[in-house]
Amino acid sequence: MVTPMDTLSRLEATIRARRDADPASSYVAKLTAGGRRRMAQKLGEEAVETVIAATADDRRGTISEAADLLFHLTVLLADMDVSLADVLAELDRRDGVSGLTEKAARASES
Ligand SMILES: N=c1c2ncn([C@@H]3O[C@H](COP(=O)(O)OP(=O)(O)OP(=O)(O)O)[C@@H](O)[C@H]3O)c2ncn1[C@@H]1O[C@H](COP(=O)(O)O)[C@@H](O)[C@H]1O
Repeated sequence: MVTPMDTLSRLEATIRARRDADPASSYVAKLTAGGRRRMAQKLGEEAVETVIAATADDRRGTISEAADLLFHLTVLLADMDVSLADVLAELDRRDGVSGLTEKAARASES
């Protein structure tokens, strides 16, 4: 059975391998050549497109835009040499801590 993490790990490896390819034949290489600001801009665009699809209750569109969003996030993370494992470790660290509890702790610190 293919798990979501298998898919993301394979995508991460593909993206890292394609960064130095010819921008004429690789979209990842084209994004990389465009620089981090361009990558971040694309990520923002895909986030907005995901929001638009979700608020229109467009399930098929939301799946498609969320796939673009995850792809562009993985491209940006690779550029920063941040691995998916780094992000997952942060999520594991938060496991079991309610967002409301964490927010209340931040408020009492300030
Ligand atoms: N998963 C993806 C993937 N998802 C989305 N996209 C591209 O992301 C872009 C989405 O942005 P837009 O909708 O704004 O499209 P656009 O107008 O063409 O984009 P821009 O010209 O503005 O950059 C499209 O060009 C999609 O084709 C992807 N491009 C590549 N991959 C993966 O990356 C691998 C390597 O790709 P190459 O580097 O092209 O070989 C592929 O085998 C796939 O596994």
